[in-house]
Amino acid sequence: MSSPLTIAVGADHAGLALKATLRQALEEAGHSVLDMGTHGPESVDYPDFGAAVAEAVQAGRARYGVLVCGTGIGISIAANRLPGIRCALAHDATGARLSREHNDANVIAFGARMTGVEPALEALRAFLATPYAGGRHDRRVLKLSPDWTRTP
Ligand SMILES: O=C(CO)[C@H](O)[C@H](O)[C@H](O)COP(=O)(O)O
Repeated sequence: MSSPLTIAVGADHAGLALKATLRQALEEAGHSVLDMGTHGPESVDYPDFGAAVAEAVQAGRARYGVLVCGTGIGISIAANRLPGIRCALAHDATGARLSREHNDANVIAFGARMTGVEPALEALRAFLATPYAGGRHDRRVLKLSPDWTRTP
């Protein structure tokens, strides 16, 4: 995938199985994984896990975050509440690659009820292999900061 990194992973009950698969792939590729849960099939609340992974990335304990819920929507919304977090909901490798190249995404989210295992694995590999392109994207990414205010 890329040079060894620390990557935080998290999921709700709907994302538990896909999280395990993604975690295994990360470890097999030589990365260190911080697993923020959930760890069992009981119904839990996705915002708790989106926040935990986002906090790990925000604090620099992890370079990237990987999140999974049923759709990927709720858990990505939760992660994006934290300043400095740019969480991309990805369905395929193209979106994942562009989220790094154009948006400098630092967290990727998947919907386990929406995206198959192979597309998710391909997307995760693309995400980790792609550098941020900078250039014209810098001013746009700056405008994603909570400090930025639009001047009409
Ligand atoms: O997709 C999700 C949030 O966007 C969650 O993973 C949940 O699956 C969704 O909210 C449905 O929850 P349920 O209790 O499993 O029906």
